[in-house]
Amino acid sequence: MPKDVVLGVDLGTSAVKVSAVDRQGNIVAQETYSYPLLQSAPGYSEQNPQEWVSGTTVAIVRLILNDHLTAEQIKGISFSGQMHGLVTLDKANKVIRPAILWNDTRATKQVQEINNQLGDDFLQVTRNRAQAGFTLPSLLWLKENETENFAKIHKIVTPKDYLRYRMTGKLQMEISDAAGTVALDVATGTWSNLVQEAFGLSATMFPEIIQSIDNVGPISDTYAEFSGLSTKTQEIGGAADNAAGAVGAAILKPNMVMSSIGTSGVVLKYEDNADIDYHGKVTFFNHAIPHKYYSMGVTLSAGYSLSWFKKTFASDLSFDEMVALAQESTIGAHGLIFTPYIVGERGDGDIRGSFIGVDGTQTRSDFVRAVLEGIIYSFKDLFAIYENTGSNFETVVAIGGGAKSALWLQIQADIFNTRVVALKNEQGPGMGAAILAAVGLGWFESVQDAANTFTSFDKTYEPNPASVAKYDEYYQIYKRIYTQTAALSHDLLALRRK
Ligand SMILES: Nc1ncnc2c1ncn2[C@@H]1O[C@H](COP(=O)(O)OP(=O)(O)O)[C@@H](O)[C@H]1O
Ligand SMILES: O=C(CO)[C@@H](O)[C@H](O)COP(=O)(O)O
Repeated sequence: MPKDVVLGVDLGTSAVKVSAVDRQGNIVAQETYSYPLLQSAPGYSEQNPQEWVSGTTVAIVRLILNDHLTAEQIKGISFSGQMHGLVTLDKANKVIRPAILWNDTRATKQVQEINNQLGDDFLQVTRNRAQAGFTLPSLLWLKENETENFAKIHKIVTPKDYLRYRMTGKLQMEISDAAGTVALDVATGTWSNLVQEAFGLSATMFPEIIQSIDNVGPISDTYAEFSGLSTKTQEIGGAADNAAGAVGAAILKPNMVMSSIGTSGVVLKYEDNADIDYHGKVTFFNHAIPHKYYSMGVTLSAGYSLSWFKKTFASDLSFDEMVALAQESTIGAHGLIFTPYIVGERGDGDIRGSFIGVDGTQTRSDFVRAVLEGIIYSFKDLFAIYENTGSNFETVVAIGGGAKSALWLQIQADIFNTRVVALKNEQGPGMGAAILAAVGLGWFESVQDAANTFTSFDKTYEPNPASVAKYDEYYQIYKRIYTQTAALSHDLLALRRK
């Protein structure tokens, strides 16, 4: 008899990846489907929600037809979703316009308006500062700029919650994604009256909130017929991709921290309760574990900086070959420092990256090394925020494409001056989604139990004291670059925009 599996659906920005995972946490099959970004104007980033539904369905159909899973063996499905996307639905729950995504920066004026109108009250309730790309500012942009579309809105929902709605017919918003709208009272886990009243938003616009491990029931007859799945397959809430990534990396204790090098970079800390106040310096959201939280800082271009460098200056090499070049250089890249602000940062959309200390004796190896080091210095800035609030980390769990390189893992250990571990069989947030499905089905008592079975750690990288001291000297210089280059970056961008 075929073994039971759950499906972890990782609904990303460039693709959906669906992993079938058995009760022991083994991945038995995996399918992906890519879809485009719609970028009709500078700063705009949209997607058609139907693409998410079609792409996920194609991946599921492939699991059944190509990988020979039977519909009956798929016991449950859960989700990890790209965060913050605004999906607008009319009275018939039909999509009104393309979704405005997390990396869309059009709503800077609305961010300012939120700050002016609610100031610190907003921070106290939502536990975050508004940023362009978060759901609420995008919604307010729509209110101001597309009044007809705004008038049609009956409900709003985030990307993976829309996908789950299409599979079940039940419209709900799961709590870790609800927090990413910045319209939630994070400590109480309820929609914020303050936000609704301040911006004239009807309370009915905001769907019922569910927990990540809630079993919301079976898929609908219509979706079963359409996809070939069984109507017995249960759907479980799921989580925002960073919360799901943290679950998949077993970040379940306060002294553990996750460093993720994907397209963007994330430093994420588990929080036992909502007491701590970072004054908006890092984001603070509800976790996938009921009544727990996580905080995180984001570098917008982490892995993207390395892939940009590869595409521009080393397209003849594979990632492995290019990263191996960095070994020919040394700590500090012979006096070269890179800052990875190549698409701006959330705190300053117009800051840009730089290479400081370019010297005629340097080689391509030094440039690769500088890029690897600069990205981790930007993470060190995020660690510093935590250290300043008294956090002390025993272990950093490294995930994402960047964790494939042993050299880069050692650079992390030396720059953070903390032990770094990678995961065996790293699958990113999709494994977190599978864990949530397994818990929602009752295969495990808790997220912690499931994570202990599904996740195992690989090699450990210990900091080398001599390297730690050298890196610290370079980091002291790195820290000064942001402020000293900000005005130059702004003036250069202004020239480009002329
Ligand atoms: N062999 C490698 N060594 C080091 N870094 C790598 C390697 N392969 C890919 N990467 C980095 O990983 C990034 C992609 O990571 P991934 O977690 O797949 O991102 P995403 O899920 O955002 O697409 C790339 O941008 C690149 O910088
Ligand atoms: O906006 C955030 C976090 O605040 C991003 O982490 C997105 O959630 C990333 O989505 P993918 O790059 O994983 O598609």
